[in-house]
Amino acid sequence: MNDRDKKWGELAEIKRELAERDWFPATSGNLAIKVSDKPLTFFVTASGKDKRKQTDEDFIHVDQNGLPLPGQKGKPSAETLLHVEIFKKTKAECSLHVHTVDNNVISELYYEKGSVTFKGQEIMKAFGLWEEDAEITVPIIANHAHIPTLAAEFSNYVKKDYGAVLIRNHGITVWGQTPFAAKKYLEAFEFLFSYHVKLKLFSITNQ
Ligand SMILES: CSC[C@@H](O)[C@@H](O)C(=O)COP(=O)(O)O
Ligand SMILES: [Zn+2]
Repeated sequence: MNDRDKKWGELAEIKRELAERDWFPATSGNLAIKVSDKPLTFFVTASGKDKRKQTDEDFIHVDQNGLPLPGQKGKPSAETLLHVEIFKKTKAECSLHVHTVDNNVISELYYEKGSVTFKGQEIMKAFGLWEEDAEITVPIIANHAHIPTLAAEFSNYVKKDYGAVLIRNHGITVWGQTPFAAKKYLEAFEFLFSYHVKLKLFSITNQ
C-alpha cells in the first residue's frame, strides 16, 4: 500500500470512529490528514456530505492553500483554511473538527472570558499532564462567517504541534502529531466538556 492510500485509510478509520460517537450531526464536521511535507499536501473531507457515510469521494487531496490537486473531483470542506493554518504552522499530522452540543454549550458559557480552563481531572493525563494540579486551557474565538477571517483569528492560537480551539456556538478543532493523538485529545476534551456541563446542571438543579 502506498503512503497516500495509508493516509486515506487512517483518516477513514477516524471518521468511522467519530461517526460512531454521533459527532457529525447534520453534515457538520471536517477532518484532515497530512499526506506530504514538501510540498505540503493533505486530505480533507469533501464539503457538505454526511460524514457518517463511507464513500470513495469522502476526501479531497489539496495543496498548501487548500486547493484541490489536479484531477481531484468534488469540493473541499468549507473550513479547509483552518486545516491549512495547522499544517502550515506546526508539525501536526492530523486535525479534527466536530460540532457537539457540549462543545457548543461550553463555548457559549465561556466566550466572554475568551477561554475555558479545566483542572484536577484524571482524563487530563491524555494530554500528557501528569501533575496533580495540572490545568488545560482552550481558547474560544468568535464564529466569523467569512472563513478567511475565521482562519486568521484561529491562526493566532496555532502555536504548538498539538492544540485545540473552540469556535463560539460552532464547534472545536483539535490537532496532534499523529491521528491517534488528535483523536485522543478530541475525546478527552469532549469528556471534559460533557462532565462540566453535567456538573453545572447538577449544581443549578440542587440550589
Ligand atoms: C451544518 S454544517 C456547518 C458547516 O458550515 C461547517 O461548520 C462544517 O463543519 C461542515 O462543513 P463542510 O464544508 O462539510 O466541511
Ligand atoms: Zn464546522
